[in-house]
Amino acid sequence: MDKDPVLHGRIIAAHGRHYTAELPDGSLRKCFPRGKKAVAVVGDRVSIVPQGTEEGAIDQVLDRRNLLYRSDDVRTKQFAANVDQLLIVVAPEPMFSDDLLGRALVAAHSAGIEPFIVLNKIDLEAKLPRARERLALLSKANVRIIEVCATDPEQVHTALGHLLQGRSSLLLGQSGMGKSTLLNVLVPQAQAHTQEHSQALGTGKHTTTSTRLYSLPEGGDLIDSPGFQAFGLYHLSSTEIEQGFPEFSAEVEHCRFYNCTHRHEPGCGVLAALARGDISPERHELYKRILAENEAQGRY
Ligand SMILES: Nc1nc2c(ncn2[C@@H]2O[C@H](COP(=O)(O)OP(=O)(O)OP(=O)(O)O)[C@@H](O)[C@H]2O)c(=O)[nH]1
Ligand SMILES: [Zn+2]
Repeated sequence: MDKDPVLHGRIIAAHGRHYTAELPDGSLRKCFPRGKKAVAVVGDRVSIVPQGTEEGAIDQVLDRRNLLYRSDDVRTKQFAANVDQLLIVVAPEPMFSDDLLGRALVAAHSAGIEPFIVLNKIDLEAKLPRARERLALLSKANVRIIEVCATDPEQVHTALGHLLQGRSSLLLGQSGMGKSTLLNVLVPQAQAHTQEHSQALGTGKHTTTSTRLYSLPEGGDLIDSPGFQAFGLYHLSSTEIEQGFPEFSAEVEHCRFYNCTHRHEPGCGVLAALARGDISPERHELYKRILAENEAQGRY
């Protein structure tokens, strides 16, 4: 008997123990990992050994261009692979966390993925100036900030359409920032999907619980992921943490010691920039916090 040919596909949803893969003809297949090496994430290209007409075993995860994840002391959470850019959604109400935003930026920089900040709910005029002020601290980190109002679809398309077209973008955000509202504007079929999902869960809520890739009508993909309350970076080395702060890079050149940790060393370029006001104290504090967490884990 002929062996089934191996299929190639892309993972578009991760459901814990199984995945949904999309094949080149647009058909979907329920897939299971075949051993440890075949553990996939959304955005992965995989080879699949078909099992019947609707299921398959993931035989191999093809080489990834990049992989974005966070981790705490007990586990890692992989967001997605092979993405072109990261869109971090923040809002003035509830006010976003500087700490979580900073960590997401570190994760993006260390994975080699360009981050953008999407400031949503700009119709909340009273709280907007404070949000803008806090984001201004990041201007030296060279992160572009795009302002949107997710409840105004036309504004959203004007502000984001060009950036999203033809690229694979990962949407990330704390709960309540309006990520689902934004997704539903950008991907018409997403609404039906989230409603179906919440009915199945019986929660009546539209909270995103799994990561999923949607094709954009204009070309490109948008990957939605669950909201988060914590963002550990235990997987990063001290060098990678430093690289997560792009505004440090020019200053590091002036450090007297090659292994300077930029916390207390004499002749430190980063501390000098901090004293001059060229690096914000909040950003330097975040850097020290992430480093201290990883040290407490006995990483270095
Ligand atoms: N005023 C205003 N409210 C908005 C805007 N976008 C979203 N909201 C509201 O903010 C609340 C949270 O929006 P969601 O889209 O559910 O937020 P989320 O980030 O997906 O949150 P999780 O599902 O918990 O991850 C809802 O009540 C939305 O109606 C906006 O542009 N302006
Ligand atoms: Zn230094």
